[in-house]
Amino acid sequence: MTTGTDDAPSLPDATTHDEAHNGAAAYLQSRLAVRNDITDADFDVPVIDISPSFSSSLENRQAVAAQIQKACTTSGFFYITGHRVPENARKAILRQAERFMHELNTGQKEELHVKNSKFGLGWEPSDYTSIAGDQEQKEVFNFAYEEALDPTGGDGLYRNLDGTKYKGNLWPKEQDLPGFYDAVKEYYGAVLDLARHLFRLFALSLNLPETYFDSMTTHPGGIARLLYYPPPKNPQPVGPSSEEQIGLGAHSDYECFTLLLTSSTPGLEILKPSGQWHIATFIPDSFIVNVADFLMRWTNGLYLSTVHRVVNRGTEARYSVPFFFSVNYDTVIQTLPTCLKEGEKSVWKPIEAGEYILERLNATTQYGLGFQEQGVESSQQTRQLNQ
Ligand SMILES: O=C(O)CCC(=O)C(=O)O
Ligand SMILES: [Fe+2]
Repeated sequence: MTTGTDDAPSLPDATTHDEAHNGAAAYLQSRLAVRNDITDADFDVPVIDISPSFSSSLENRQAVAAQIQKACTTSGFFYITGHRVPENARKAILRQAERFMHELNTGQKEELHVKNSKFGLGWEPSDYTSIAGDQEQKEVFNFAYEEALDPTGGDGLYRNLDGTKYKGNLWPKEQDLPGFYDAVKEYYGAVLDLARHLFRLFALSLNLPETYFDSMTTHPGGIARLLYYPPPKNPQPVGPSSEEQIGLGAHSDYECFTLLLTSSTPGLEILKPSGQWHIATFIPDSFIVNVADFLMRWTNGLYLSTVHRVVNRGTEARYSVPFFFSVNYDTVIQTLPTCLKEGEKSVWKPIEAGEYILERLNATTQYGLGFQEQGVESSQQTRQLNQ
């Protein structure tokens, strides 16, 4: 690693919205600048059976943690099987994603429009956000943590990303989409349990006490998305092409780590050190897990928050449900002392979890204005056009 020297490359501070618009290449550079020792030969997205991690034997849990550590330091991505999230909950949430997109009419979706939320919650039509400036071919429903969804019931301290009092999610009306909320609740509870379990394995993988992160996740951030990527109008060959229809532009995730469930149509592409895209295959009954920015910052770049994107190259629609697991939003993320060798300095400044996520989310809106402000701007434009 080449971190911590005075002549280390000056990295763009990830809290500015400019970074998000710098394009995939510059953005990737800021990720790779701290790990220039990695090549495509090291890049591996392994399948890790985590069932031994539920064992009462510490040795078994450590063996899984060691596999996680290897994946986090070579690609930042891995699949997990043996995760205990019931098949019916996984099938049901993907089915609800499909129902949301196709059974709600435009008026019902408009009532849930993200422009009504300062935090990007609700329904997002395809062109409302863009991560890297592409015209993204996707439609989304975003929702966040709420105590009713947390199997622990939470601790009563959950707040919005900016620390203000939480008003809750924008849910479709029960009569518009019967059973939707119940399916979301069952799935969300199961992945939240799994995320807390995995966080202990991440702690072990960093030679920290297993419960190191527990107190940071008593009212954690956990934004989830139902994503729909329609089949492309034209065939999408692999390889650079100006015709490429980007589903979701190149980006890294912002939080601790992401748990991604997908339908069987592939689409996730992960940037390799050479700058080529690795197409992630669909593995039935697995989740894809990836390191996100907080774990990268805690580990001073040892764990890779790798750039990825989505391109639907198939003939079928793709549905996916990423769950972005964060710590409590008032947690300050700074380099773990155990990740700084003698004489090394932190690459990144300490940041507050909620504030960082909100800045990065706002950067995906037009001119980085933020969700409500963009909404105001759009309606003003509409009014002007109507005059
Ligand atoms: O839809 C996918 O497969 C990935 C989505 C993703 O990377 C994201 O929402 O951050
Ligand atoms: Fe992502």
